[in-house]
Amino acid sequence: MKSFQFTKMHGLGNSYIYVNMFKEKIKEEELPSLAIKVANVYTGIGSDGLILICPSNVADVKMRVFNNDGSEAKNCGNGLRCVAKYAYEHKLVEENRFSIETLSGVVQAEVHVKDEVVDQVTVDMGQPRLSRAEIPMIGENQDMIVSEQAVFANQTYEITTVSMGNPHVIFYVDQIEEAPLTTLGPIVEKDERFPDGVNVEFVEVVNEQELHFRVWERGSGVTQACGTGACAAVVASVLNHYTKRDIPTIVHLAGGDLTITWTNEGAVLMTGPAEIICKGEYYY
Ligand SMILES: N[C@@H](CCC[C@H](N)C(=O)O)C(=O)O
Repeated sequence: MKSFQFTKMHGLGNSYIYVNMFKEKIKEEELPSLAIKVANVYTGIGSDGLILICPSNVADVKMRVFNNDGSEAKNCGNGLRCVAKYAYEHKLVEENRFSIETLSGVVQAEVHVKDEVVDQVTVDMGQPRLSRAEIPMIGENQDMIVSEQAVFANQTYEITTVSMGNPHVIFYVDQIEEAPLTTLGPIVEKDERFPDGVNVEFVEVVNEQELHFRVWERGSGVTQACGTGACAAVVASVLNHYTKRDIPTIVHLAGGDLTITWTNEGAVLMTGPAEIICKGEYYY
Protein backbone atom coordinates (compact mmCIF):
# COMPACT_ATOMS: atom_id res chain seq x y z
CA MET A 1 0.00 0.00 0.00
CA LYS A 2 1.26 3.50 -0.87
CA SER A 3 0.96 6.56 1.37
CA PHE A 4 1.96 10.22 1.70
CA GLN A 5 2.13 12.79 4.50
CA PHE A 6 -0.46 15.55 4.24
CA THR A 7 -1.44 18.77 5.96
CA LYS A 8 -5.09 19.86 5.80
CA MET A 9 -5.34 23.65 5.70
CA HIS A 10 -8.05 26.19 5.03
CA GLY A 11 -8.42 29.79 3.97
CA LEU A 12 -11.79 31.04 5.26
CA GLY A 13 -13.21 27.52 5.19
CA ASN A 14 -11.98 26.72 1.64
CA SER A 15 -10.04 23.60 2.61
CA TYR A 16 -7.51 21.55 0.67
CA ILE A 17 -5.21 18.63 1.39
CA TYR A 18 -1.67 20.01 0.98
CA VAL A 19 1.20 17.71 0.02
CA ASN A 20 4.85 18.76 0.28
CA MET A 21 6.29 17.53 -3.01
CA PHE A 22 9.79 18.56 -1.85
CA LYS A 23 9.53 15.30 0.17
CA GLU A 24 6.74 13.16 -1.31
CA LYS A 25 6.54 11.33 -4.65
CA ILE A 26 3.16 10.75 -6.31
CA LYS A 27 2.77 9.57 -9.91
CA GLU A 28 1.41 12.27 -12.25
CA GLU A 29 -1.33 9.99 -13.60
CA GLU A 30 -2.60 9.29 -10.06
CA LEU A 31 -3.20 12.94 -9.15
CA PRO A 32 -6.74 13.50 -10.56
CA SER A 33 -8.15 10.35 -8.94
CA LEU A 34 -6.31 11.07 -5.66
CA ALA A 35 -7.88 14.55 -5.55
CA ILE A 36 -11.34 12.97 -5.81
CA LYS A 37 -10.49 10.35 -3.16
CA VAL A 38 -8.90 12.60 -0.52
CA ALA A 39 -11.72 15.15 -0.88
CA ASN A 40 -14.45 12.60 -0.07
CA VAL A 41 -15.86 13.30 3.41
CA TYR A 42 -16.91 9.67 3.99
CA THR A 43 -14.03 7.63 2.56
CA GLY A 44 -11.27 10.23 2.32
CA ILE A 45 -10.10 13.16 4.43
CA GLY A 46 -12.74 15.65 3.26
CA SER A 47 -11.80 18.85 1.40
CA ASP A 48 -12.49 21.04 -1.61
CA GLY A 49 -9.55 19.40 -3.38
CA LEU A 50 -5.81 18.68 -3.38
CA ILE A 51 -2.92 21.16 -3.53
CA LEU A 52 0.70 20.23 -4.22
CA ILE A 53 3.57 22.40 -2.93
CA CYS A 54 6.36 21.72 -5.42
CA PRO A 55 9.90 22.87 -6.23
CA SER A 56 10.00 25.50 -9.00
CA ASN A 57 12.59 26.52 -11.59
CA VAL A 58 11.28 30.09 -11.82
CA ALA A 59 10.02 30.93 -8.30
CA ASP A 60 10.66 29.97 -4.67
CA VAL A 61 7.86 27.36 -4.67
CA LYS A 62 5.20 26.14 -7.08
CA MET A 63 1.49 25.48 -6.36
CA ARG A 64 -0.62 22.94 -8.28
CA VAL A 65 -4.38 22.83 -7.55
CA PHE A 66 -6.84 20.01 -8.16
CA ASN A 67 -10.57 20.54 -7.62
CA ASN A 68 -12.57 17.81 -5.90
CA ASP A 69 -13.77 16.48 -9.29
CA GLY A 70 -10.12 15.80 -10.24
CA SER A 71 -9.79 18.71 -12.70
CA GLU A 72 -6.62 20.81 -12.44
CA ALA A 73 -7.11 24.59 -12.01
CA LYS A 74 -4.60 27.26 -12.95
CA ASN A 75 -4.94 29.39 -9.82
CA CYS A 76 -6.37 29.44 -6.28
CA GLY A 77 -6.33 32.50 -4.02
CA ASN A 78 -7.02 30.73 -0.73
CA GLY A 79 -4.54 28.05 -1.78
CA LEU A 80 -1.83 30.67 -2.37
CA ARG A 81 -2.21 32.04 1.17
CA CYS A 82 -2.02 28.52 2.65
CA VAL A 83 0.98 27.58 0.48
CA ALA A 84 2.71 30.79 1.63
CA LYS A 85 2.05 29.94 5.31
CA TYR A 86 3.26 26.36 4.84
CA ALA A 87 6.38 27.40 2.88
CA TYR A 88 7.38 29.97 5.51
CA GLU A 89 6.64 27.83 8.60
CA HIS A 90 8.36 24.75 7.11
CA LYS A 91 11.38 26.85 6.07
CA LEU A 92 11.02 26.16 2.35
CA VAL A 93 11.68 29.92 2.10
CA GLU A 94 13.70 32.22 4.35
CA GLU A 95 12.27 35.69 3.76
CA ASN A 96 8.82 37.14 4.54
CA ARG A 97 8.37 37.98 0.87
CA PHE A 98 8.77 35.32 -1.79
CA SER A 99 7.42 34.14 -5.14
CA ILE A 100 4.98 31.34 -5.94
CA GLU A 101 4.61 29.82 -9.39
CA THR A 102 1.11 28.85 -10.53
CA LEU A 103 -0.06 27.46 -13.87
CA SER A 104 -1.16 31.00 -14.75
CA GLY A 105 2.11 32.76 -13.85
CA VAL A 106 4.29 33.77 -10.90
CA VAL A 107 2.81 35.80 -8.01
CA GLN A 108 4.45 37.50 -5.01
CA ALA A 109 3.40 36.63 -1.45
CA GLU A 110 4.12 38.39 1.84
CA VAL A 111 3.51 36.62 5.15
CA HIS A 112 2.54 38.58 8.28
CA VAL A 113 4.02 36.75 11.26
CA LYS A 114 2.98 36.85 14.95
CA ASP A 115 5.07 34.83 17.44
CA GLU A 116 6.68 32.92 14.55
CA VAL A 117 3.28 31.84 13.23
CA VAL A 118 1.89 33.17 9.95
CA ASP A 119 -1.38 34.86 10.76
CA GLN A 120 -2.28 36.73 7.56
CA VAL A 121 -0.89 36.62 4.03
CA THR A 122 -0.94 39.28 1.31
CA VAL A 123 -0.68 38.04 -2.25
CA ASP A 124 -0.09 40.28 -5.25
CA MET A 125 -2.36 38.36 -7.61
CA GLY A 126 -1.16 40.27 -10.68
CA GLN A 127 -3.37 41.96 -13.25
CA PRO A 128 -6.88 40.76 -14.03
CA ARG A 129 -7.40 39.58 -17.61
CA LEU A 130 -10.52 41.04 -19.11
CA SER A 131 -10.91 40.43 -22.85
CA ARG A 132 -13.40 37.79 -23.97
CA ALA A 133 -10.61 35.57 -25.32
CA GLU A 134 -8.73 35.76 -22.02
CA ILE A 135 -11.74 34.60 -19.92
CA PRO A 136 -12.32 32.56 -22.22
CA MET A 137 -15.94 33.13 -23.35
CA ILE A 138 -17.21 32.48 -26.85
CA GLY A 139 -18.63 35.50 -28.73
CA GLU A 140 -17.90 38.06 -31.43
CA ASN A 141 -16.90 41.18 -29.51
CA GLN A 142 -13.41 40.89 -27.99
CA ASP A 143 -13.86 43.76 -25.49
CA MET A 144 -14.36 43.36 -21.73
CA ILE A 145 -17.68 41.81 -20.70
CA VAL A 146 -19.18 44.29 -18.24
CA SER A 147 -22.87 44.12 -17.43
CA GLU A 148 -23.58 42.24 -20.66
CA GLN A 149 -26.98 40.58 -21.09
CA ALA A 150 -26.90 36.79 -21.24
CA VAL A 151 -29.67 34.17 -21.13
CA PHE A 152 -29.32 31.13 -18.86
CA ALA A 153 -32.20 28.66 -18.33
CA ASN A 154 -34.58 30.98 -20.25
CA GLN A 155 -33.89 33.98 -18.03
CA THR A 156 -31.91 37.10 -18.90
CA TYR A 157 -29.14 38.19 -16.52
CA GLU A 158 -26.42 40.84 -16.60
CA ILE A 159 -22.97 39.33 -16.30
CA THR A 160 -19.44 40.65 -15.81
CA THR A 161 -16.50 38.32 -16.46
CA VAL A 162 -12.94 38.46 -15.08
CA SER A 163 -10.01 36.06 -15.30
CA MET A 164 -7.59 35.94 -12.36
CA GLY A 165 -5.68 33.22 -14.20
CA ASN A 166 -8.88 31.17 -13.86
CA PRO A 167 -12.32 32.16 -15.21
CA HIS A 168 -15.02 33.94 -13.19
CA VAL A 169 -18.50 35.25 -14.00
CA ILE A 170 -20.17 37.68 -11.60
CA PHE A 171 -23.91 38.16 -11.08
CA TYR A 172 -25.15 41.04 -8.89
CA VAL A 173 -28.06 40.25 -6.56
CA ASP A 174 -30.17 42.42 -4.24
CA GLN A 175 -29.90 40.04 -1.28
CA ILE A 176 -27.04 37.58 -0.92
CA GLU A 177 -29.20 35.04 0.99
CA GLU A 178 -31.39 34.76 -2.08
CA ALA A 179 -28.56 34.12 -4.58
CA PRO A 180 -29.48 31.11 -6.80
CA LEU A 181 -26.20 29.40 -5.90
CA THR A 182 -27.12 25.74 -6.33
CA THR A 183 -29.64 26.23 -9.13
CA LEU A 184 -27.98 28.75 -11.50
CA GLY A 185 -24.40 27.93 -10.40
CA PRO A 186 -24.07 24.47 -12.00
CA ILE A 187 -25.92 25.56 -15.16
CA VAL A 188 -23.60 28.52 -15.78
CA GLU A 189 -20.46 26.57 -14.76
CA LYS A 190 -20.97 24.16 -17.66
CA ASP A 191 -22.54 26.56 -20.19
CA GLU A 192 -21.00 26.01 -23.64
CA ARG A 193 -20.16 29.73 -23.99
CA PHE A 194 -17.42 29.07 -21.42
CA PRO A 195 -15.24 26.46 -23.16
CA ASP A 196 -13.10 25.88 -20.02
CA GLY A 197 -16.08 26.06 -17.64
CA VAL A 198 -16.35 28.97 -15.20
CA ASN A 199 -16.47 29.80 -11.48
CA VAL A 200 -19.83 31.44 -10.72
CA GLU A 201 -20.04 34.29 -8.18
CA PHE A 202 -22.99 36.17 -6.70
CA VAL A 203 -22.33 39.59 -5.21
CA GLU A 204 -24.45 41.99 -3.17
CA VAL A 205 -23.02 45.51 -2.99
CA VAL A 206 -23.19 46.72 0.62
CA ASN A 207 -21.50 50.08 0.01
CA GLU A 208 -18.50 51.54 -1.86
CA GLN A 209 -16.07 49.50 0.25
CA GLU A 210 -17.94 46.31 1.13
CA LEU A 211 -19.37 43.38 -0.80
CA HIS A 212 -21.24 40.22 0.20
CA PHE A 213 -20.07 37.24 -1.85
CA ARG A 214 -21.09 33.61 -2.46
CA VAL A 215 -19.57 31.14 -4.89
CA TRP A 216 -20.29 28.04 -6.94
CA GLU A 217 -16.79 26.88 -7.88
CA ARG A 218 -15.94 25.15 -11.12
CA GLY A 219 -15.05 21.55 -10.27
CA SER A 220 -15.96 21.80 -6.57
CA GLY A 221 -19.49 23.26 -6.25
CA VAL A 222 -20.43 25.45 -3.27
CA THR A 223 -17.41 26.38 -1.15
CA GLN A 224 -17.07 28.67 1.86
CA ALA A 225 -14.71 31.01 0.02
CA CYS A 226 -12.88 31.58 -3.24
CA GLY A 227 -9.90 33.94 -3.19
CA THR A 228 -9.59 34.40 -6.95
CA GLY A 229 -13.39 34.80 -7.09
CA ALA A 230 -13.31 37.54 -4.45
CA CYS A 231 -10.55 39.34 -6.43
CA ALA A 232 -12.67 38.99 -9.58
CA ALA A 233 -15.70 40.39 -7.71
CA VAL A 234 -13.72 43.47 -6.64
CA VAL A 235 -12.47 44.07 -10.20
CA ALA A 236 -16.03 43.59 -11.55
CA SER A 237 -17.39 46.03 -8.95
CA VAL A 238 -14.88 48.71 -9.98
CA LEU A 239 -15.76 48.15 -13.66
CA ASN A 240 -19.47 48.50 -12.77
CA HIS A 241 -18.76 51.68 -10.70
CA TYR A 242 -19.99 50.11 -7.44
CA THR A 243 -16.59 50.39 -5.73
CA LYS A 244 -13.42 52.42 -6.34
CA ARG A 245 -10.02 51.51 -7.70
CA ASP A 246 -7.00 51.76 -5.35
CA ILE A 247 -9.24 51.69 -2.25
CA PRO A 248 -9.41 48.47 -0.15
CA THR A 249 -12.72 46.61 -0.38
CA ILE A 250 -13.82 44.17 2.32
CA VAL A 251 -15.36 41.07 0.79
CA HIS A 252 -17.63 39.13 3.17
CA LEU A 253 -17.51 35.46 2.14
CA ALA A 254 -19.41 32.60 3.82
CA GLY A 255 -16.20 31.68 5.69
CA GLY A 256 -15.04 35.19 6.65
CA ASP A 257 -13.54 38.36 5.20
CA LEU A 258 -10.85 39.21 2.65
CA THR A 259 -9.42 42.68 2.01
CA ILE A 260 -8.82 43.28 -1.68
CA THR A 261 -7.50 46.28 -3.62
CA TRP A 262 -7.29 46.71 -7.39
CA THR A 263 -4.41 49.17 -7.46
CA ASN A 264 -3.94 52.03 -9.92
CA GLU A 265 -0.76 50.26 -11.06
CA GLY A 266 -2.92 47.34 -12.22
CA ALA A 267 -2.28 44.56 -9.70
CA VAL A 268 -4.91 43.02 -7.41
CA LEU A 269 -3.75 42.68 -3.78
CA MET A 270 -5.49 40.15 -1.55
CA THR A 271 -5.00 39.90 2.24
CA GLY A 272 -6.52 37.26 4.47
CA PRO A 273 -5.91 34.37 6.86
CA ALA A 274 -4.53 30.86 6.33
CA GLU A 275 -4.90 28.09 8.92
CA ILE A 276 -3.70 24.56 9.61
CA ILE A 277 -6.41 22.04 10.55
CA CYS A 278 -4.46 18.78 10.97
CA LYS A 279 -1.62 16.65 9.68
CA GLY A 280 -1.51 12.95 8.92
CA GLU A 281 -0.68 10.08 6.58
CA TYR A 282 -3.02 9.12 3.73
CA TYR A 283 -3.02 5.52 2.44
CA TYR A 284 -4.03 4.61 -1.10
N1 LIG B 1 -10.95 28.11 -4.27
C1 LIG B 1 -10.07 28.70 -5.16
C2 LIG B 1 -10.19 28.44 -6.62
C3 LIG B 1 -9.97 26.96 -6.96
C4 LIG B 1 -10.00 26.66 -8.45
C5 LIG B 1 -11.33 26.92 -9.11
N2 LIG B 1 -12.38 26.07 -8.64
C6 LIG B 1 -11.16 26.76 -10.62
O1 LIG B 1 -11.46 25.67 -11.16
O2 LIG B 1 -10.73 27.70 -11.28
C7 LIG B 1 -9.66 30.13 -4.77
O3 LIG B 1 -9.59 30.38 -3.56
O4 LIG B 1 -9.34 30.94 -5.64
